[in-house]
Amino acid sequence: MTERFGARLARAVAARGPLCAGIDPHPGLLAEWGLPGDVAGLERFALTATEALAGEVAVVKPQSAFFEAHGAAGVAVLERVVAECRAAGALVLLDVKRGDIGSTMAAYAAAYLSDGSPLAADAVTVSPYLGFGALEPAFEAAAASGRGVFVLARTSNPDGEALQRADEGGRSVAQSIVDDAAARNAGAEPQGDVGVVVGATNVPGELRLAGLNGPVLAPGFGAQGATAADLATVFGSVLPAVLPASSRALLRCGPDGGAMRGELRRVQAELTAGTRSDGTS
Ligand SMILES: O=c1ccn([C@@H]2O[C@H](COP(=O)(O)O)[C@@H](O)[C@H]2O)c(=O)[nH]1
Repeated sequence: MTERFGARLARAVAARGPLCAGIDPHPGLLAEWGLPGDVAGLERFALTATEALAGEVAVVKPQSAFFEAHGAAGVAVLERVVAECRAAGALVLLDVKRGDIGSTMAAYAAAYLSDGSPLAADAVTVSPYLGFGALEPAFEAAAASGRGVFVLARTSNPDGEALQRADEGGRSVAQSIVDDAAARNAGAEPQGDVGVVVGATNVPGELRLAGLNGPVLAPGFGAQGATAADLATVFGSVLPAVLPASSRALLRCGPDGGAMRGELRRVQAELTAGTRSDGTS
């Protein structure tokens, strides 16, 4: 029987720590690395970052948009990044933020969450704007194949605030997403397969995450300003379930692989120290 994503993730984090390293081939970063802004530059950038980071972290998060921007050739590079990250022992969380009516969602699930698909990852990000229930095909495909789904709840960007904090029957929209995810994860051991995305830049205590029984992807750590200390403040007792995600802050240390790895190890040590001093693990 296929091992569930929640269990695979817990094991990976226990072995390699919680940091999720992002691979975001921004055109500006390619230029900083002295690379051309074409698909050859994309490939060099993405594979160099993969080689430096994927053997060290539990989770790598390629940002699909930067690959898609190069068309079919860029998507081919993404396929290679996914395969090489997995070969290096990292789980791949593909940041695609898909969301659509259920029948179309089934096609996205076939693309990203089904064995044999060239773009199949260990988990993907999804958007619940068409309704949490519309994501059902993704949840089903993920559960059937040992994969995971991370649902946007309270994003790291200030633009999300008005929508995500809007009232939804006495709780915020973001809280309703967390509660729906928690219902799907109920009873799973050691945790469920449905994670949520909650920015590390957010207000402490805004969301009740204690009953989630699933992972929390926390972008906003690093380049967007949130620190290891902020993670402890924002997430409190839920910190052990949090995957802090950092892309540009690591990638800016390139193109030297040793420098990227050095920064990654520094951040991992900081996260470990923060978790211990908080008394949560
Ligand atoms: O709320 C969200 C959801 C996703 N992201 C993505 O995470 C990375 C952050 O990159 P940094 O360079 O570490 O800022 C990027 O791929 C975003 O699309 C997010 O930032 N916030």
